Amino acid sequence: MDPLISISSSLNTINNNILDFVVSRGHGVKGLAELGLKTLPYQYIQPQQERFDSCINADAHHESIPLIDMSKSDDDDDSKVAEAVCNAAQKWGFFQIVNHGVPLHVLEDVKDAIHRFFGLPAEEKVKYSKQQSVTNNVRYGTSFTPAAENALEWKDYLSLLYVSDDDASSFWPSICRNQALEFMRSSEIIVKKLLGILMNGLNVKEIDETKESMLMGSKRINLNYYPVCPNPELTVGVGRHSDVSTLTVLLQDDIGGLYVRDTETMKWFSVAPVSGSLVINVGDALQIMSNGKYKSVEHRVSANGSHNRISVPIFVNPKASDIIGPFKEVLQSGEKPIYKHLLYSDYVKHFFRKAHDGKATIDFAKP
Ligand SMILES: COc1cc(/C=C/C(=O)SCCNC(=O)CCNC(=O)[C@H](O)C(C)(C)COP(=O)(O)OP(=O)(O)OC[C@H]2O[C@@H](n3cnc4c(N)ncnc43)[C@H](O)[C@@H]2OP(=O)(O)O)ccc1O
Ligand SMILES: O=C(O)CCC(=O)C(=O)O
Ligand SMILES: [Fe+2]
Repeated sequence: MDPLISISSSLNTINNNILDFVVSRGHGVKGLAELGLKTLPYQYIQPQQERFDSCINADAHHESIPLIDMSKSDDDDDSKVAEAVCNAAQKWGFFQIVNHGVPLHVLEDVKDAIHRFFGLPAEEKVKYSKQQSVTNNVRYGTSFTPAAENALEWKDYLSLLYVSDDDASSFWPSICRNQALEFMRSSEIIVKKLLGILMNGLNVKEIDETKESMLMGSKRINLNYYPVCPNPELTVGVGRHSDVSTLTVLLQDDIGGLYVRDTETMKWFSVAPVSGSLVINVGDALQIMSNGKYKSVEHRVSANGSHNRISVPIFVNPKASDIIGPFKEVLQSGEKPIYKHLLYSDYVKHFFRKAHDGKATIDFAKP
């Protein structure tokens, strides 16, 4: 058979069995990209209003999120840093930090590790998929929640829930385990510092055991891989969502593609990569605990027509078994609670069982 006819007929077969190819057989969108597709499979075409080519809502001249130098928080400028962090969490829900104390080689090592993991053959990666993984704490997947999505997203991921070092040694893929653990461990000091500052801003003076668990009782690290896409203007890397975490610490590479929504104008603006920095964002759990004072803001990621992109969010969360709700300190002036108390794992399951739908998720926590 003519080789061109053979390629086109195998692409047709794949088009008809896209979920089987990307999800069940574990090729992911990376596998699709490597087939040399010239056009985007229709399953990935997003509705017009979700695409990045509809510039009605984009603002190329928008000021970006604050860049905060954390080294200044050890001297007289301590209160200025605290003010900048609290202001950013209230106004933008996002900021970037430099001089954060996480060694730059740790950031480089984890980026290399992602490329190694996603460079494995599909038969190896699929062993960590929802269908085959021996544990719920390790999950290799693609898009967000393919079974519930009308249009798929152009992203593959490995999601690792940290339970203990022993669990990670037994179950996390050895090709990236130590680098992911090292990134989590070395970000702990800065996470504690930021949460301390943010609690102070809420008049929460003491972080007791219960609060410590609600703020940082569990951690999940995701390794995200966004391969080159044949029609980036028709799809998304990640659709509009806010994180369900307390805080997220995000490492992105130098490609760019992260967009955040201005909560006043509702326009989207990009977060340009700053070498050696980490992006910090407030998640829904902190929005709920602060009774809406700190904002968990909608963000999304574009697909890229010429470069592969990676990112590594560390989601710092309440423990699954924690009941979360507005802190009493925040309500003591007589403020009315805008969120109810609820089991955190119920909230997360609600998030994971539907397609991305922007800020609608948090309605689940309304009375
Ligand atoms: C992937 O693309 C993403 C991800 C994100 C993530 C943003 C975040 O903020 S992640 C932080 C989430 N918080 C935690 O993980 C807290 C601690 N963990 C837990 O509480 C539990 O692990 C659990 C999440 C409640 C799951 O508990 P479990 O008893 O194991 O329940 P399951 O039945 O396994 O899962 C329920 C439901 O969720 C789906 N799911 C589970 N884990 C993931 C995951 N890592 N990624 C995607 N989906 C997941 C699972 O398939 C189940 O759905 P069913 O339909 O099968 O019932 C932001 C943006 C992105 O694009
Ligand atoms: O890739 C990025 O820059 C952000 C990814 C993201 O928002 C997420 O994984 O929750
Ligand atoms: Fe996110």
